[in-house]
Amino acid sequence: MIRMHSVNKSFGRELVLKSVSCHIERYTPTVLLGPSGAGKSTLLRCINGLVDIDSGQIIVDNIPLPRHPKKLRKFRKSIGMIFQQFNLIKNISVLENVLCGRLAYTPVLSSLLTKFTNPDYEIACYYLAKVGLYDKRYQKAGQLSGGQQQRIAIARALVQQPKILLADEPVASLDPKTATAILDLLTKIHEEEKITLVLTLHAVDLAIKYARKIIGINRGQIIAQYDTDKVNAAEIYSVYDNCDNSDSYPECG
Ligand SMILES: Nc1ncnc2c1ncn2[C@@H]1O[C@H](COP(=O)(O)OP(=O)(O)OP(=O)(O)O)[C@@H](O)[C@H]1O
Repeated sequence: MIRMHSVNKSFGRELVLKSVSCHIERYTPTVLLGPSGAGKSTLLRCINGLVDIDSGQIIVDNIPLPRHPKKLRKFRKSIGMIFQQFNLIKNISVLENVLCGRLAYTPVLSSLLTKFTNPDYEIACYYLAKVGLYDKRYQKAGQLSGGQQQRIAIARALVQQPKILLADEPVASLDPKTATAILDLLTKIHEEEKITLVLTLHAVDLAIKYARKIIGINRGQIIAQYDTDKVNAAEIYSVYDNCDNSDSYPECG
């Protein structure tokens, strides 16, 4: 479980997250939804320490997010992350890209020399099969389609064997059919591997279909939280209203 208590984050003078408090349950796929610039990506990046918070607390499975770089590196092993633009190295093979996810487990010297063990290769091949790309493992990543590249990125996150998977707009650059296939895959992985799944999405219909909980964010504040089985799209669109404070939203957290 991820717990955030009164988290504040600013970039320069801009307060991007304002006293954010929420709980994200392990078996409840959760989508962060809100207008552009609301602070969704920043919130996601705070969870794995990619962005350092100014104040407040983030607790993952009862362990406060460490600040010390060495402890943070160890902690990050348990959190995989995927991005809209996949963040692959295009001119190396699919398999090598996936193996990069094992660097968290590789001693610093080996990781500098990029030496992977046989178990590293076995795990990488296992997850490549899981995302349907085993046959393409020796192809250059840049030669694959957008949907396939996102599958590589998912496999790269999975070889970390994370407890939590954070996905920042994982389908924003994909066509609707491919987007659905990727979200189906993430849901399957969440169920089979018992990985906590937290996504940012822009499409309300996809959020309702794939999440069990939606956290609405506007101007750096959580303004509503919905169980997707008890809400309709019209209600959720209120997340996109201009909202300066949480007073008008009884569900505000
Ligand atoms: N590294 C950074 N340095 C300075 N400002 C930043 C940085 N990252 C984010 N911001 C600012 O923080 C605010 C929130 O950005 P963020 O990317 O979290 O929003 P978002 O809700 O994910 O938006 P989108 O849906 O467009 O991706 C924006 O005003 C953005 O410019």
